[in-house]
Amino acid sequence: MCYVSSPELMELSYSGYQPHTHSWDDFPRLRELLDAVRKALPGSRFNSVLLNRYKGGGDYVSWHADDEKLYGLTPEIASLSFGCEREFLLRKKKPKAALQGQGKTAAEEPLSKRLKSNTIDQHSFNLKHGSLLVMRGYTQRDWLHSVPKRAKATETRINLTFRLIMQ
Ligand SMILES: O=C(O)CCC(=O)C(=O)O
Ligand SMILES: [Fe+2]
Repeated sequence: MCYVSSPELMELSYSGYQPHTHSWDDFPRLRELLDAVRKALPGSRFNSVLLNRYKGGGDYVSWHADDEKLYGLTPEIASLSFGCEREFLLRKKKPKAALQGQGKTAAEEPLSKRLKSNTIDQHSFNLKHGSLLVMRGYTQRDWLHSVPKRAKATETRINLTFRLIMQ
């Protein structure tokens, strides 16, 4: 994992880590990609990129939302993929408030209801070499995403997520 951002953005955190941040000046190719993504998404204001490398099908990212405060309430995240095609899953978060209101945890929900919500509220995307996937609006507040292990994915995949870090 590697983070590139504008020098004034110091207090970065990612899934509980405090990654070392690099300067755009050290990665001209990444800056070119930033420009291309900005052009493709008029109005976007990305100022950082996080790079994830999946060396093979055993490398994965578990269910999470990129909902850290530093990205704001409705973060726009542009995800650019290179190399091995991998599956990207989106799953609706359980409506916590509603469950708590009834004094129930997710595990106590009737199985039929859980199955129903899982089948309806999960989506799968095959992210091919060169694909651009955009998450915006309340995607991080209301949904989780993951890149699961895939035994058949033997080649390396590089994923770049362009993000706006608020100051
Ligand atoms: O590799 C991907 O497609 C997603 C990576 C991701 O979710 C993240 O870096 O937060
Ligand atoms: Fe993510």
